[in-house]
Amino acid sequence: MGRRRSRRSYYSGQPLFHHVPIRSTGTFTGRLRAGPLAVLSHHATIQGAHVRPVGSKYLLEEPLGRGATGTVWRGRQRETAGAEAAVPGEPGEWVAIKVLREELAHDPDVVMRFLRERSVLLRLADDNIVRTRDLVVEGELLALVMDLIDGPDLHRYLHENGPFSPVGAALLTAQIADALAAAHAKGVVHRDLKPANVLLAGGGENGEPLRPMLTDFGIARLADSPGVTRAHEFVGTPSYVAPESAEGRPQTSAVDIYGAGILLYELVTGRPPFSGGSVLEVLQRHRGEQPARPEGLPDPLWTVIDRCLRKDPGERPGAVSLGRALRTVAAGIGEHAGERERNAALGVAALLLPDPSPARVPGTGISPPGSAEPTQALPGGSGGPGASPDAATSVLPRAGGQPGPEPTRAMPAPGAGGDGSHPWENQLRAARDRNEQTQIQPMDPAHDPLYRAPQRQRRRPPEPQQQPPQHHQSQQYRQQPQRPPRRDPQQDYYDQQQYHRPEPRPRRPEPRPEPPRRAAQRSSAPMRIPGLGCLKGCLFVVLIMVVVLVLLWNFTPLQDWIAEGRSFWETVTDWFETVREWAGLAEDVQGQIPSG
Ligand SMILES: Nc1ncnc2c1ncn2[C@@H]1O[C@H](COP(=O)(O)OP(=O)(O)OP(=O)(O)O)[C@@H](O)[C@H]1O
Repeated sequence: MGRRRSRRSYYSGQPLFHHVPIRSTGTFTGRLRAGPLAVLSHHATIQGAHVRPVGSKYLLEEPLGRGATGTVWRGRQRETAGAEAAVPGEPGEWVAIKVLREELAHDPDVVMRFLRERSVLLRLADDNIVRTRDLVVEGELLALVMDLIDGPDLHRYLHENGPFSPVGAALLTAQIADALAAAHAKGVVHRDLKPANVLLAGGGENGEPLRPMLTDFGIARLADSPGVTRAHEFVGTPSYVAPESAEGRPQTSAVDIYGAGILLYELVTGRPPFSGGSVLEVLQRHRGEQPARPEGLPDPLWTVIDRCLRKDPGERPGAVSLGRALRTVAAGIGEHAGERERNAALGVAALLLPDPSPARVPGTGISPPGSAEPTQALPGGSGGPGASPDAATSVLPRAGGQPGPEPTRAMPAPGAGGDGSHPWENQLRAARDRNEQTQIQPMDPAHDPLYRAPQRQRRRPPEPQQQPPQHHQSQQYRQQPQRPPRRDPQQDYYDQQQYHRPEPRPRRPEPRPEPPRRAAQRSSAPMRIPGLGCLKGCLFVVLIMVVVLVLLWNFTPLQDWIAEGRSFWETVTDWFETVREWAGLAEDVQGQIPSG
């Protein structure tokens, strides 16, 4: 990772400028310096890259990174969003779009929760929270549209620049505590606080200090669905998991304070207190081991860390008092601190008051406390038994493997549809309908960054093509049999890097020849009778003739003529004579009328 020295960080004394790798699925792969200018110059460079619509309002342009719950893309606003979005946005505006993992998007429980919590997520506003602008449901795709933050995440920053100074760590964590306080006040618990979920804005050439922005709010909760995790599992990142979460005890906002304590510890030491070893060992250490005090750490800062890392959630401070305490510590441990500030910092324990009404995490904590060891670590994203417990969010078993109860499912609220459907199902349908238009114009699969045929599959001998069954129209929109299977976009990136040669674009799949339509079969016994067509015609003519005869017989003097025994010729001659007599009579009458 290249570095450029220009100015020292307010927090750590480390260089402020950093290079951010920009990955492109299209025409550009390179590095740009983070900052607003980088965004502008990148905009110019990627013109012509292939984009994919998300909903009717957004376009995905390139993947920024992939986590356990989904892939984050740099995207653009296509049109101004409607009233359902928190931020309508302007066409062309940059955004970050988190496309949730397929398993999440396919789980009806997650989808319902996604919609149910949209208003909470969209209203979650704070200077230190990445703003969620919109939530998109498009067919089988769920996505969160966020503000695009042009800095790196804290995990990467720490990796590149090393530990923070105690003052810097305290001030940065104080801002994270502010974000937590705002969320907890609205009843939202993050549950997956870690440096990778803290993005750093600011820190550019204009001297603006680094501003930590907490992201991924509500995602852990979404992932914690019975369809995705089993009842005895939970979602989290092992190195940051609070003991009560590891044990399956009830969870409250105090789990985020534990996460903040681990994060603060990592900022000053460069690594979390319980790391290394297997996932299960790490969980065990959270449950029973006291963290070692880092060497040289000022007493007040250690007091704060120690209180945040208490095993008993009730002994941890609330987010509001944590923020206040950390600012007091930062003011009292700096080189230029006065007597008053130093004394205030030394008395910081008195400021660390527990939250009188911690926000609860619904559907958690049913396993008996102190139950036995976790039995098995299940792979979830990156959290398999052999996975590093340090960074990645995992789906992990609860201690003792005790099955918890089914997490609370959305109950039909009064006002549910008269058809018995769940009210959220109606919302879901409406949301899908809103976005259906983008499905009517599916993107060319060869240009679609989300859907690309894996290389290996191209070499396979062609399989006999099966005629897809005829589906209802709405199903056809969702099922796109010609679309190749999805490919990991990050894998694409690494492939491109490895071979350094432009891959030939995947060929546009040949349109399958439409099979000739079969004639509709009306008979259940399709037997062919030779000459049946001609016979039908004859029968029809005979029928017409019978009808004509019946009409002649009933509505003409035919019957009379036959009764009188007169021939057809005599009758016609008679008519002719009668007409002639009438004509002669008329002439006579005209001649007797005097002229003038
Ligand atoms: N709003 C955003 N603006 C800019 N970049 C973002 C934004 N949100 C996420 N990113 C980038 O995308 C990457 C992936 O984000 P994601 O939240 O999926 O990863 P993660 O936190 O490592 O994963 P997980 O929490 O699911 O384990 C992050 O490392 C971050 O750099």
